[in-house]
Amino acid sequence: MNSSFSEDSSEFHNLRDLIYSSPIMLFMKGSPDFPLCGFSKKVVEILKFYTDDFGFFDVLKDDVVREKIKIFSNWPTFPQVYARGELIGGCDIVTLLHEQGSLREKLSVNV
Ligand SMILES: N[C@@H](CCC(=O)N[C@@H](CS)C(=O)NCC(=O)O)C(=O)O
Repeated sequence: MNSSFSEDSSEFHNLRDLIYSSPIMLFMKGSPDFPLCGFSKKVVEILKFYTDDFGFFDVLKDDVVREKIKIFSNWPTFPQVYARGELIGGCDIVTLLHEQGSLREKLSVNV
């Protein structure tokens, strides 16, 4: 695999487009209906507490996205939760924010 990655590359823009493809975007293993990792499963459960309206991308189905988004966001694991293009974090951070009561604001969910 060609691992070169620059901000000028079309891959960068494709990745950005993907991250922005939904106001809340979850990069996970499996799907919300069938998570294939306990960390992804937990984050789906937490997100669903606030809304069912989020996009997802299954990184197990695309090794290029799986590796490049780690570099792009400087975040080495999945799940990764984004709100309006901004990385919120993975399972630990999302769980903590949920428990602290500040996740709703981070997600900008008005429900
Ligand atoms: N502490 C992490 C746990 C997530 C984690 O360790 N994920 C691993 C195993 S599912 C991972 O994504 N590894 C990189 C990979 O599989 O590409 C979090 O808070 O999200």
